[in-house]
Amino acid sequence: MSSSQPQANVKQSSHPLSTRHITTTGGDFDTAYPVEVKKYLRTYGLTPPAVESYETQAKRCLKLLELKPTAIGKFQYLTHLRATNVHLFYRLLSENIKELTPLIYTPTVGEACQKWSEIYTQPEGMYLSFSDKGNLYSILSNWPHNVEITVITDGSRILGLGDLGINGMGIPVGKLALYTACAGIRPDATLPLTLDLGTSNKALIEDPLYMGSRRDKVTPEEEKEFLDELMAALTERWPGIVIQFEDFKNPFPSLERYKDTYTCFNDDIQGTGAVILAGFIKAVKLSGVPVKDHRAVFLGAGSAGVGVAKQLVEFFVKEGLTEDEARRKFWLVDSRGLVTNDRGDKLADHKVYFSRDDNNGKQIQSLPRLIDFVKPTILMGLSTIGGAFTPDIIKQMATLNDRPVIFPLSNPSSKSECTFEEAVKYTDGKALFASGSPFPDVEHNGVNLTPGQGNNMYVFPGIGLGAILCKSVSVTQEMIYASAVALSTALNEEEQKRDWLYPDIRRIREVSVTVTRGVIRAAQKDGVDRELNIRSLSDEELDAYIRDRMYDPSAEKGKLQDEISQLTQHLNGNGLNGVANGVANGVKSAVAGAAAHL
Ligand SMILES: NC(=O)C1=CN([C@@H]2O[C@H](COP(=O)(O)OP(=O)(O)OC[C@H]3O[C@@H](n4cnc5c(N)ncnc54)[C@H](O)[C@@H]3O)[C@@H](O)[C@H]2O)C=CC1
Ligand SMILES: CC(=O)C(=O)O
Ligand SMILES: [Mg+2]
Repeated sequence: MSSSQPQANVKQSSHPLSTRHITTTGGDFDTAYPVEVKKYLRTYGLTPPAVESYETQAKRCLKLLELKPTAIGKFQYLTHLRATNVHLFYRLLSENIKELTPLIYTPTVGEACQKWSEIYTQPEGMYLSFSDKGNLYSILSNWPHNVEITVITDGSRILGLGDLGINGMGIPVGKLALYTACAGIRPDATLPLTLDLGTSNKALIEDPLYMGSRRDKVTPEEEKEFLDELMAALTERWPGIVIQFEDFKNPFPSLERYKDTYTCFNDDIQGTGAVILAGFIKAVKLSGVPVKDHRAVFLGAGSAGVGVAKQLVEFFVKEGLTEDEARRKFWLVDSRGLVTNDRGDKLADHKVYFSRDDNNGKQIQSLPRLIDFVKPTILMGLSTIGGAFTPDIIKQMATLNDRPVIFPLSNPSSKSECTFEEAVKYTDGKALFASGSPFPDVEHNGVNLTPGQGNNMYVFPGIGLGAILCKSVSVTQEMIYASAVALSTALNEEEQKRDWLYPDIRRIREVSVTVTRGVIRAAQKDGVDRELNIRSLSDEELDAYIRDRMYDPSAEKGKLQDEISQLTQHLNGNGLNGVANGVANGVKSAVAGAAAHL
């Protein structure tokens, strides 16, 4: 975690690319700066004369947002705000997280990725092409900041929208914005990274506006060689960097290959597994069904489906079941039906663990028939098929269970297997519900019901911050599991009273502190931490340590103003004698550095 000082090992002022042009750092023209700051930054006269409060600025921003008639228009406005005033953007986002997250993340980011080639205006991260192989380290050197965390995608499975090639850049940008808003990782310490390794999306290749390589997807072997070079280059360029893999079509091989060697994790497999485990722990309690009697049908057996199921197996085992008993609680369905040993096709490696051998030769393709056969207590959707949980299927779950666990987790909203309204309506308000994308509250029998949002955004910020702060050499399975347990303990009294599965998203910064602490403690237990000074801290002290290191956008301008005031006092004080001159120069360079961060 960086301090608020400019990074020492990156010469920002001499870098040919002005930091102002990178959207993690823009902000010299802030209308909140007092006259002395504007003069110092030489922006005096370039902005309107008023010196505005944050409240006035926020009012204008929210009004401008309201004036944009479409979600994509709002997304574009927020992108512009981040590019031109990064601290204002993050303060606005942090203080309006519930309202603004859907505009910079799911569902709107899905539409933004689909339209990326049309709406592109400025750099927001790095693009590395297959033809850059052999030169990745030197290209990474073009990024002018000291990076602590990167989110990487190759765009090959963006949400439930398929292969969007480099148009997937919206995802690393959006996820990293949440790292900053939810866990206080400094914006300039984040690097959105998109790999241009070709695309299977023919329409994109033919689109004249598409900005990626117009070639077929590279082979898995070529991808492996590219990633080998990239992982080494990233870690050499920024030792200690945390690397998050996101929205790769088949991410299992690279997770297996790099998880013990680099500080990395896969959000779709592991982050999703953790967030769903946290909600599941609560749901199991609320269902009234003993842990050992649960049975789960999963529609979708991809990275997220298998990642979630594996995490839940670990939970069942910790609850006293054998691994085999736990594994047999899962019936996974893919596009060809129930995953079985004798289905006749070659199963992908990641499905084999859950493949059934007790189907007596029957291959079940229809979800209602499988539900009849299994009588599940839990129905999970990670299939990318919007509306797959039909009213009849939801009613079937309600007939089988007093409180059915129904989690339609596919993103964006259009791909959700059902809506909250449908789940409430067809279970008479009894469903224990969480969805990947947000849904509005529903009124049922005079009671206001709030849906849970089972989205990995509840855990990945804390996993990343935890790994950064304890300088973890890898991200262990225990760290992932700990993030889930920590999240499940983070609900306050009111949230528990209302039977919520997840904490109110408006408390996400506080929740992220708890998750971060859990992750650090697990790293310490596993002995993968290198920040030994924090080992002896009590939980309260560790929480305070974490909070202290979280970027607070509302404090940034104050810090700059203080430094400029000090400088002004020195300049206006006793004359520029040798000592004062030296101090002033020191402050001035700090200010110049800080200004470059704005
Ligand atoms: N809520 C959250 O935090 C997260 C949600 N997701 C969402 O989960 C979905 C799946 O993601 P991944 O597993 O990574 O994708 P994937 O492409 O690896 O897996 C999709 C799975 O759905 C199956 N499927 C496709 N059509 C089907 C059909 N008609 N019937 C039954 N199964 C079908 C496929 O065979 C495959 O097993 C996406 O929509 C993604 O946005 C992913 C990660 C996190
Ligand atoms: C939330 C997320 O990571 C996904 O839908 O892929
Ligand atoms: Mg994802």
